[in-house]
Amino acid sequence: MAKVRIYQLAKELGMENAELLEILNEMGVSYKSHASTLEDETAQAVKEIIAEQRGLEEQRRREEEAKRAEEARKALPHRPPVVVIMGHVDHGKTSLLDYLRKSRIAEREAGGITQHVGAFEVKTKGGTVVFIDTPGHEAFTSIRQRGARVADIAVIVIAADDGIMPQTKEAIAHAKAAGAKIIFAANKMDLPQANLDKVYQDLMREQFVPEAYGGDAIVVPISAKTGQGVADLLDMILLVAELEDLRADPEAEPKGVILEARVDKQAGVLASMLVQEGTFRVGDYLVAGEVWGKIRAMRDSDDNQRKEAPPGSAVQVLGFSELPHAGEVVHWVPDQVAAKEIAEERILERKDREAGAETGLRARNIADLLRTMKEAEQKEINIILRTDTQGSLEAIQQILAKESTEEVKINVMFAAVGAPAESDVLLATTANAAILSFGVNPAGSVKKMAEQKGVPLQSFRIIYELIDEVRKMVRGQREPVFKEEVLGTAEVRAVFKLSRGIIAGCMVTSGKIPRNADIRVLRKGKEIWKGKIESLKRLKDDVREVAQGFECGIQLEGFTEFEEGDIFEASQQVEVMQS
Ligand SMILES: Nc1nc2c(ncn2[C@@H]2O[C@H](COP(=O)(O)OP(=O)(O)OP(=O)(O)O)[C@@H](O)[C@H]2O)c(=O)[nH]1
Repeated sequence: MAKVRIYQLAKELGMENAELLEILNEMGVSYKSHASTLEDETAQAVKEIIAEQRGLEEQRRREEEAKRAEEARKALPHRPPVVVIMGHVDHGKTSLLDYLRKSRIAEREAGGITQHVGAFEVKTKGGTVVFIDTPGHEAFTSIRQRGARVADIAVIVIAADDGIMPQTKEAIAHAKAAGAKIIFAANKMDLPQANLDKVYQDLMREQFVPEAYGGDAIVVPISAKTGQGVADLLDMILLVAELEDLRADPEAEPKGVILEARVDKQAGVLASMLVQEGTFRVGDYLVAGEVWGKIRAMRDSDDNQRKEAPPGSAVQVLGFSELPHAGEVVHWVPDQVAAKEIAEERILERKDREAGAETGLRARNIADLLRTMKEAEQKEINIILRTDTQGSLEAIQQILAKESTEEVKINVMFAAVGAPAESDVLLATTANAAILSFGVNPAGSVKKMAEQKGVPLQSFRIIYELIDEVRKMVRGQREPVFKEEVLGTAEVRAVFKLSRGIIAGCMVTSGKIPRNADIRVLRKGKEIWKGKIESLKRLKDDVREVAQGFECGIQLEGFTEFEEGDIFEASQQVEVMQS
């Protein structure tokens, strides 16, 4: 290796000569001037010292930044916690919501009208709590799916005369997947057959150790009928919220989420929105997914007209151009031009995506899931397990428990008897999970939903095969197998030499030529080149694909020696589904 002079090394390291000379002095290296040469080992040692110094500086800088960000956050005002109520059928979700709603009506003057705005506030001495007005995980997960995190806390209602039931477990899995804190409400405590101990024991079986047993799972005994314990539940919610230190900036650029939306014959589109950051004001422009709007009026759950909606408020917004989807994130935009532009852009993007999906992409399978996991460096394989009997469920869980390795953990996030359901697909979507079923088959509608949402769903009839599939997932050994699929052909009818390059004027003679396809150039039946398309144009426009019977201009990436009569064959690699 050539020896390096001091000034050369300084330049290479991006520092002043004087700085480098100082480091050399500290190292006790002798030199005459900055033009002196250094031994290889010395140069290497200098590089290491500098790298270390810079690494430390970078680390210090990051720590400073994190500290500043945390300080800035601490300076913001608190916001109320947002709570969703979940649980098994008939365990009392609706009754609890009704009780909470009523208690707040009672607090106000008699005869007050309430307005359904998707969420309502309960004010206590300890603070305000916002409750999502629809029970159950469907509403909750469909909101989550669009990327918005809505609920900070999930209250999971368990009827104390019944204990933990399948949907209770499902609710737990959903709440965990969404990263919400969980509080259990043991309901129906007014009934003589209520058995709090059974609830505790059921929870232990689900790996939740109640505080009463020395653990940290919060369980509040309540009665949604008499109201007993509901105040304690509110206190607990506020306590958990305090620990979570929930804050939001009322001055930030406003952001919210659509809770629900409907069309009113007279008023037009009415959308319920939960404000998460900043303050929305009447007259503001906003975009929710592909829909834009201008806030003409806002109303809260007490039926008050509101000019402003700060973080934590739920309001009904009048002024959307069309119906926004529940769960869509709402962004503030400065004016109508921007609002329309963003909404239109999103529509185009979606159409492109849909068209892209049509050009030969298939349902995601486990190999895709593994790739996503690898990219995300996810070290846990999330599985939803569905089986025909309790016996097989337990057997499979026991075997799976032994299949986790140090690097990859198998996390059975939800396991139940019965066919995979739509709610499983929703859960799998939020948690990037695969659904594996044994001895039960999902309904067609569930399969279709899984395909649409890109959730891998596989059914097995032999336990060993299911386990084997999981083992392959753990080892990441499931290498995908690809085969080539021909999509179409085009014949070169003319060759144009233009300023932007040499273009083949083609006629698509079969199938279609998509812009992103692989191209093989055939001359007299023999392949003379293989590669990608540089540009695909119809008339003057860039297009995504050209169908049979149409002319187009094709420019290839790095190949210009095509001639009239050559055939361009378009193909793509498709993954072969392995059973
Ligand atoms: N005794 C008693 N009954 C209750 C209590 N809470 C709910 N119930 C009753 O339990 C039944 C189911 O209550 P809901 O509130 O409809 O239960 P849910 O969980 O919303 O049910 P779904 O909406 O069907 O999932 C109703 O008959 C309620 O009156 C309670 O604390 N005590």
